[in-house]
Amino acid sequence: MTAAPDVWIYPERKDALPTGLDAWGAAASGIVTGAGRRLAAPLRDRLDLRAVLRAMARLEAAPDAPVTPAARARIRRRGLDRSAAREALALAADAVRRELGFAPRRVQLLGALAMLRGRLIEMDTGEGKTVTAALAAAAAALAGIPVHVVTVNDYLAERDARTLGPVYNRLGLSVAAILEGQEPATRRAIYRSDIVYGANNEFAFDYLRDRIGFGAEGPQGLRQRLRRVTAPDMSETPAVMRGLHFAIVDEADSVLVDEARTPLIISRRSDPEAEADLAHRALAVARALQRHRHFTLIEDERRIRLTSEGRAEIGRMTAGDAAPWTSVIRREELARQALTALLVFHAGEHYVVADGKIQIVDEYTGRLQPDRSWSDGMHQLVEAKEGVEITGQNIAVARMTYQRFFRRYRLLAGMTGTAREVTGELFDVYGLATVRIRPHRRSRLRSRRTRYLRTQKAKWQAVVASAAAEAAKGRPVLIGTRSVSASQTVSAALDRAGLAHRVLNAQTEAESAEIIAEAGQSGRITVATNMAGRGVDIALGPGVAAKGGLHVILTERHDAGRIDRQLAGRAGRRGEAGSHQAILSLQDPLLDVVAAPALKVCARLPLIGLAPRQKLFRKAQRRAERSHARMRRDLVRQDQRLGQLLAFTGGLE
Ligand SMILES: Nc1ncnc2c1ncn2[C@@H]1O[C@H](COP(=O)(O)OP(=O)(O)OP(=O)(O)O)[C@@H](O)[C@H]1O
Repeated sequence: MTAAPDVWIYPERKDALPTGLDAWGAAASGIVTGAGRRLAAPLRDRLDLRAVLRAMARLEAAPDAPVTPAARARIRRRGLDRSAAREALALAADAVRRELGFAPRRVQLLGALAMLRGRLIEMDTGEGKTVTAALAAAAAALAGIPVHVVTVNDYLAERDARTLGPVYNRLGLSVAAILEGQEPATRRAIYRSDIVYGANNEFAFDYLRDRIGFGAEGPQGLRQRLRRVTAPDMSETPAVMRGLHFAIVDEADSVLVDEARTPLIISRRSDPEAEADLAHRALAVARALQRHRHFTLIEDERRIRLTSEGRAEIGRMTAGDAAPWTSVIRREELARQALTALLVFHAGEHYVVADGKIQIVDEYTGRLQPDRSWSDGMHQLVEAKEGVEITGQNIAVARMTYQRFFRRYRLLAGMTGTAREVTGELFDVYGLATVRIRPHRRSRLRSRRTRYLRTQKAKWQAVVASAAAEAAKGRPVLIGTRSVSASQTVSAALDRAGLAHRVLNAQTEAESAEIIAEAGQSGRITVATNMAGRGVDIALGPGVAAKGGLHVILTERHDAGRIDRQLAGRAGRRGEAGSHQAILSLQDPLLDVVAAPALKVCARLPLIGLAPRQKLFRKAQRRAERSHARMRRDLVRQDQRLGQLLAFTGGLE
């Protein structure tokens, strides 16, 4: 167990840092050279690599080299200074060799060295990133730094923690996975492990919930400090985590870029009874006010302005009321809102009353929007005005972006097979420089020419025919789809053709481990949504490699080309044989984002060449990517503004 973790809770001052991180934090800032520039493994890493290989050879010569307490104490004392890091990495590599039966490759050691310096490594799919992460995690944990290995889903977190458990245990390190549905007490125990695997949202939401638990005074407030003295075992603290120290983010482009488009929000449902009381009272106050004397209505701006006489009248009417009426700002706002509900929102125009509910009418399309509601209590006021049942409202209790969350780690590192397009953004937003690690062997993954069909129907037929042909050769086939409904369409088409297959989508998630374990068998057809994308390692059955390995069929292009490459990368792993092909149609939804006329021209010309079609898809992807990047930039900006606005309240740091 790590020493004195209690003083590390959300360290906000430098002196609360473990020494290892200090040393490496400084080293990390030294290597950042420019936005989006990729670095080759620097000389320093290569020198370190040689030293690690020498140390590994020495350890290998010993028949059973246990990690001596003296070695552990030495590394721990020195943190991760250069020589301690080499020693720790050699010990980790030796444990991998002894427990998993293969020695880590040079490229994996180089990757681990780069990550210990806080960089993002780009390593091709199937090159063995899971082990690379484990090497870096073990080395840091040996130095006493708590490590979070961030994955994209629970399946991968659980799988990696389990397969690497023996390696960590050999080094005297504890490991556990944080999974959806675990109770706070279990979570707190898990976070005390030296290395914790978990999906990005689990870490981020635990952090957010912890912050709510700390209250307005924050983790460094007097009460929290006293707690740490009186209850050093942390069982009394509201926090389940013990700080954000070192994060290794697997599939970093997905976690740090794609998922970072939506903010994390914890909300609670307000009490409908209290809402009803407030709304009725506000309407009563509003109804007692006289137009022109107490307020005016600015018609074209759809806004109410209170006169000074009106303000005084509201104060007089609510003199005996409890909060929120005691606050001048709140009571005048409530009166203004109630007047707006009465005079500006009209039934049949802005909303209709149907099934005992208020349903908003979309201003632009005129369609009913049954799932939407107005915010800030306005919906409840209209409900009270129409005399229908008053609902509670969703109130955001805490909000944060992934960008803000991951920047809080003292040291951040990442890995992915597909960083090319987003290196600039990763550097600008997270300060992560990308290092490209070359594959250890030339890839034998073959890419077949993309097929473009005119209709969706023709596409599904072609997909089924292609899958049948490959499966007949004894090769396993993976058919990737973008949505659950598309996976069902393919499944139905395969059924009609009499082809046995398995489907992996959100509905069959529970069986994912079993489906993936069988997906590499000869002649097996598996239809999968993105769940069989990133990180999933399909092991080939006996004799399959000789028949050409796994064949992947992509049935639609994703918004980002990176995601397509991830799916294709399920084949040809570890230098094995494999192939992939995209079979697309000119009716694919992605093309909706490009100019319709160009599309129509293409659709009308059956003999049009390949190039324009390729261009069309590429253009659509670029547009989608640009729009997503814009959304992320806006989110960061908004978050920064909110942060500045609330800085003085201590509500956000
Ligand atoms: N040094 C090694 N020697 C032999 N096999 C290895 C080595 N390192 C990893 N492997 C094996 O290679 C396979 C692929 O590894 P892994 O799933 O980590 O790839 P990956 O790089 O994470 O791929 P992806 O980008 O798709 O997530 C695994 O079966 C793993 O056991």
